Amino acid sequence: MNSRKQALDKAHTLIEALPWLSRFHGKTVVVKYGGNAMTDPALQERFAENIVFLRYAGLRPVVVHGGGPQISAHLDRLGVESTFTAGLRVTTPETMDVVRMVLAGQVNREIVGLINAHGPFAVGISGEDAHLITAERKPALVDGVPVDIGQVGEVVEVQAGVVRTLLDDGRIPVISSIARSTDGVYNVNADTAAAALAVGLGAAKLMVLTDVEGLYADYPACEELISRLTAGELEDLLPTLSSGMVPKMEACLRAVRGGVPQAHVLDGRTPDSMLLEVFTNDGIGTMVIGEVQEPTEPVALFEPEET
Ligand SMILES: Nc1ncnc2c1ncn2[C@@H]1O[C@H](COP(=O)(O)OP(=O)(O)O)[C@@H](O)[C@H]1O
Ligand SMILES: CC(=O)N[C@@H](CCC(=O)OP(=O)(O)O)C(=O)O
Repeated sequence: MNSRKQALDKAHTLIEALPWLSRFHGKTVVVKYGGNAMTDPALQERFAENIVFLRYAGLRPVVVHGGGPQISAHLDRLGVESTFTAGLRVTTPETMDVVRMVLAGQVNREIVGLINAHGPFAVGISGEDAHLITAERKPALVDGVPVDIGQVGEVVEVQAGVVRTLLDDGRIPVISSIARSTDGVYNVNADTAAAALAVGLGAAKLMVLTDVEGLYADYPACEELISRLTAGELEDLLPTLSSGMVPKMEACLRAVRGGVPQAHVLDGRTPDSMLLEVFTNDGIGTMVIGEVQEPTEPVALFEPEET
């Protein structure tokens, strides 16, 4: 490709972003960054660059992170086996200590450090802080029967004031998926925590990063990606989905039903997947929308003058 054509292509990409910049300027977007999308150091740095780009572009990004593989690796080093029931970690008081230590003490610090390599933006907090996330004990459902899995919580309340204050101050909140309650702390699935925060913040978008392109209609063949579906269609599909995607798609449904206009599952292995989603016309991954369809094209910036 000659250099003039390359330059024109770059300019085209930039100008294509203009209406999207206008649409999302000043809007809060919640990004869930998870364990399996978080393993490659080069991609981690790129993730941080994308988040900082969103911030400089005038959006208000909020990062909610998990770290399931990192928790399991630490438990393994301690000689403790990880057990999951219906996709949720069985969390004894000893396991809870490790969850808290790894999420708030290790993973949160790493993400904050990567973002802050670009400026004084990221502030790490835990869902326990300032009553941000309150949870209630949640048994897992196995064939419809509730099974106790310890200190695992379902989010029942979000007090987003502390996050709003940080955003108003130009910061990028980075939040660990841990919740408080009157009777202790709870381990909350990070997809669920991100959805609850997106609703609590009145976010314009939830983006859930994972290690696949999005939701496949034909999993495990993975040839048919669903690029767009409504909350109603997703509700019908949910009982047929296999684990892994279930908490992610439940989170998207919860967000959209709670008033977030768009929820996306994106491939965290694709560099710049967030930028491609927010700033290009084609988007990427799987998008869940409410029943009342959002316009797919951005609104015109200026009405053409009448001649
Ligand atoms: N219908 C589906 N479409 C895409 N992935 C699916 C589907 N059903 C199950 N999966 C699995 O879900 C996994 C993502 O879930 P998980 O590993 O828990 O993600 P993360 O660690 O990013 O939170 C994918 O790697 C894939 O193996
Ligand atoms: C209750 C429960 O299962 N909590 C998760 C919290 C971390 C998480 O969700 O991390 P990923 O997003 O990386 O999977 C866990 O302990 O693994």
